[in-house]
Amino acid sequence: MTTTQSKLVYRKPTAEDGGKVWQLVKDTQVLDLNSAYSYIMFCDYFADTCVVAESDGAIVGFVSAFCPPGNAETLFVWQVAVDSSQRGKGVATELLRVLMQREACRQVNMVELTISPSNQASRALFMRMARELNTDMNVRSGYAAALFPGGGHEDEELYQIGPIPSAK
Ligand SMILES: CC(=O)NCC[C@H](N)C(=O)O
Repeated sequence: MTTTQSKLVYRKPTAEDGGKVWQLVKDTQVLDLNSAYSYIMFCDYFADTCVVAESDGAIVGFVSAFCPPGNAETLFVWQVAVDSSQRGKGVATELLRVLMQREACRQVNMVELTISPSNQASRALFMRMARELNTDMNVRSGYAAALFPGGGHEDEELYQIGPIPSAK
C-alpha cells in the first residue's frame, strides 16, 4: 500500500532501492553509514517494517526497523534519514506514521531506538512521536562509545517509547 503526502509517495522498499538508500544515508553525514549490501538486504528482507519516501523517482526519506525475533510487541527503529531538500516538511514524522500503520506493527507496544547526544533533531522527532502516540519516552544507557572500535563514536542512548495504548 502506498500513501502520498505533498507529492511524496511513501511505500515499502525493495532490494532495488538499497543503493539509493545507501546514498541518502551517506549524504546526511549524520548517521552511521553501513555497507550498500546491508541496505539492499534490509530493503529486501525487512520491507514490512521499512518505509521509503519517493519524490519523482528519487529516494528522499527512509526509515528502517524490525521486531526482534519472537517479540512482535517491540519495534526497534534502526535509522531515519531525510534528504536535506525535504527538511522541515514533516517527512520523518510521516515515515514513522506510515511505519506504525503497517500490519507488521499491529502488536507493537514499545518502540525502541538509539540516538547520540549530538543528534538533537532526531531526539525532537521521537519526542513528537511519543506525544502523537500519547505515551511516555524514557532514555537510558544504550551502546556506550567504548563498544565502538577505533574510538570517535558517541554513546548511543536507548530511547523507549511506550506503552502504546492503541496496541491490539
Ligand atoms: C533513530 C536513528 O536514526 N538512530 C541512529 C542510530 C545510529 N547512529 C545509526 O546511524 O545507525
